Amino acid sequence: MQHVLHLKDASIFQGDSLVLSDVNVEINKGDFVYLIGKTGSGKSSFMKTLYGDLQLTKGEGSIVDFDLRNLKEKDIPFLRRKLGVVFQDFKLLTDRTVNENLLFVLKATGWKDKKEMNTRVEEVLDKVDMKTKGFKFPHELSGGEQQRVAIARALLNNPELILADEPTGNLDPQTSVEVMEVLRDINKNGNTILMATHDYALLLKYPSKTLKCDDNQIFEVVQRKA
Ligand SMILES: Nc1ncnc2c1ncn2[C@@H]1O[C@H](COP(=O)(O)OP(=O)(O)OP(=O)(O)O)[C@@H](O)[C@H]1O
Repeated sequence: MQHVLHLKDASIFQGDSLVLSDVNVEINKGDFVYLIGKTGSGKSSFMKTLYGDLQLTKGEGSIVDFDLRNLKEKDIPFLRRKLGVVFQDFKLLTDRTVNENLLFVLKATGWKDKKEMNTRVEEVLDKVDMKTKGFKFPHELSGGEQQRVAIARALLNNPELILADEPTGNLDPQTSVEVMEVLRDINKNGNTILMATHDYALLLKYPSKTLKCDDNQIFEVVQRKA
C-alpha cells in the first residue's frame, strides 16, 4: 500500500496548548477518510498541520512525500500544489468569473500555455458538472455550485490528496448530498480524500473509514452496520 499521509507519535499544538497527542494516522492512496469530532476537538488544527499552516513540532509526519517536521516556508507552495484544499466558505475570488478563478490558480502555479490552461479549466469544471457556468461570477451561483467550483479548483493540479475541511458546513442537507456525490465520484476516479465534517447524516449515508478527534487523541471509529 502506498501512503499519502503518515503520522507517527505526533503531537499538535496551538501555541503552547496541546491540541492532539500520540497521533498515529495512515492514509493510503485511493482512501476516502472522514475526520469527525466536536467543535474545538482539533479537526481544523489537524488539517492545518497537513497543509503546512501549523508547524509539526513533535513526532513524525509525512504527506505526499513532504516531511512535516522539516517543512520550510519555501516548501509550502510546492506542498500545496500536491494537495487540493477545500474549505467550508469556498474562498473563491469574488471579483472574477469561475473561469478566471481557475486560470488565476493555474497561472500562480506555473502554467504558461493558454490553450492547455483553458483545456484544463474545462476538464475540471466538467468533473463537477459546472462546464456551462464558467462565465458566471461567484455571487451568481448557489452555495452548492460555488463549492463544486472550489472542488474543481482543488483538482486543477492533479493533487495526490484532497483535504476538505467541513466542505458541506454552509450547505443545506440536499445540497450537501450533491457535493458529497461529487467528492465520491472523484474518489472513485482515484483521488484520495480526507474530509473533516460535523455531518453525521452524510457519514451514515456514505459509510467510509472514519477518524475521530476526542480527548486530545485521534482514533479510528469502527462503524457498525444498522
Ligand atoms: N489560532 C489559534 N490560536 C490558539 N489556539 C487555537 C487557534 N485555533 C484553534 N485553537 C484552539 O485549539 C483547539 C482546537 O481547535 P480546532 O479549531 O482545531 O478545533 P475543531 O475541531 O476544528 O473545531 P471546529 O469544528 O469548531 O472548527 C481549541 O481549543 C481552540 O481554541
